[in-house]
Amino acid sequence: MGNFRRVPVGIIGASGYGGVQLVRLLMDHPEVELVYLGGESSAGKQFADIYPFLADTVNQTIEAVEPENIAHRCEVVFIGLPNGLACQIAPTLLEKGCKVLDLSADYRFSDLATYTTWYDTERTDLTTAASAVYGLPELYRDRIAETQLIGCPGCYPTASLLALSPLLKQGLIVPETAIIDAKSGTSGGGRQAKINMLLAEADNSLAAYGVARHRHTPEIEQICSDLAGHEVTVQFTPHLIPMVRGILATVYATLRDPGLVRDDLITIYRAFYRNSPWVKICEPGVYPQTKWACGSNLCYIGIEVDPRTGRAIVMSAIDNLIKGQAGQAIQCLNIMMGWDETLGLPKLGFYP
Ligand SMILES: NC(=O)C1=CN([C@@H]2O[C@H](COP(=O)(O)OP(=O)(O)OC[C@H]3O[C@@H](n4cnc5c(N)ncnc54)[C@H](OP(=O)(O)O)[C@@H]3O)[C@@H](O)[C@H]2O)C=CC1
Ligand SMILES: CC(=O)N[C@@H](CCC(=O)OP(=O)(O)O)C(=O)O
Repeated sequence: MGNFRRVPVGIIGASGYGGVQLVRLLMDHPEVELVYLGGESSAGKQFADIYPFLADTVNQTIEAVEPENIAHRCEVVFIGLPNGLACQIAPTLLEKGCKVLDLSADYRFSDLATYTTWYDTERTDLTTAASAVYGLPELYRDRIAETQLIGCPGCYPTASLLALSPLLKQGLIVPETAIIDAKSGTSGGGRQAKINMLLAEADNSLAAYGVARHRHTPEIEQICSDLAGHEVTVQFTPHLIPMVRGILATVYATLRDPGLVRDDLITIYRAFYRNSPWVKICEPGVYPQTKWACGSNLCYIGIEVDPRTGRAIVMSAIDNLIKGQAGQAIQCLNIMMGWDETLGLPKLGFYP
């Protein structure tokens, strides 16, 4: 027999929604072993005390976050903490040789001034931030394979950018006409108690929030600008919808060539994503539902053209906790390690 050795992996923020998704998925990943689970208020508790349904499979205590100790035990570390904390931990982990995948916004921005403005905070880890790669595999697979540090995309940017990228990359739309209307379930807000996420507040209701100022706007614009080759602004409006999981982003943009029809765009999208196993382009006239993606790492994209207005209308559905967060981070890990991009990731959703 060979010397098969699983890669030791740690998760900081294991008690959170991203953390528990990572635990669930990595438990079944054939190449890794979970050796460290970390947190703050949960430190000292058994993981199974927080998630009793996993008691048979996860027999670990959540530990305090001590970067040197974590680096000593882990080759790969996922960080699933509120914004502004990973940048205090990652530099030590990287210096000690770990690969780091951060789920927060700390390492998503190539221009740190944009981060400090929109997140209203200071940063000192400039060199570390400059080495990070934006973890959207469908666009940056080659760079992900080469890096030690991934800034995993936000959930809304994942859905929005997968819908917009082929149009921008091929110069098919006027970039500034792009409008993103997106809806998210409440798990997008994380596990901490928040009044607007109470069932009594969120149920039977649908409302926009962060209008004209949501912090995912500059993240989306950064990647759109990269694809278009010049500075791009977009209009992004998120909505909270009374369901737990899922994001539907509907993107509208004016086509440069009014002669393009739906089937042309479907052909273009299929070609663009031909090597992307986690993106599915729907058949003509089929529009994606969040339900299809829920529980899987897939992004479903539906495409339409309105000949009256000359706009492309692209709908993108993901599970915010899988393709929008933990699953995408594992997809990046697979690429960083040279493993198959689909390893350990769910292909089918929960429904029906
Ligand atoms: N939810 C989503 O859909 C998405 C979220 N993200 C991002 O991923 C990150 C994690 O999000 P999510 O899983 O929703 O968050 P949660 O609020 O569900 O969990 C946060 C985790 O952080 C831990 N934590 C908080 N403060 C500290 C601290 N000072 N030191 C150590 N641990 C701490 C908590 O641990 P403890 O219980 O021990 O306090 C908890 O495990 C965030 O940056 C979020 O913006 C990205 C994409 C999608
Ligand atoms: C419904 C809901 O509240 N969603 C979150 C998005 C979660 C996320 O992906 O945000 P990060 O950029 O911090 O990772 C929000 O709008 O803040």
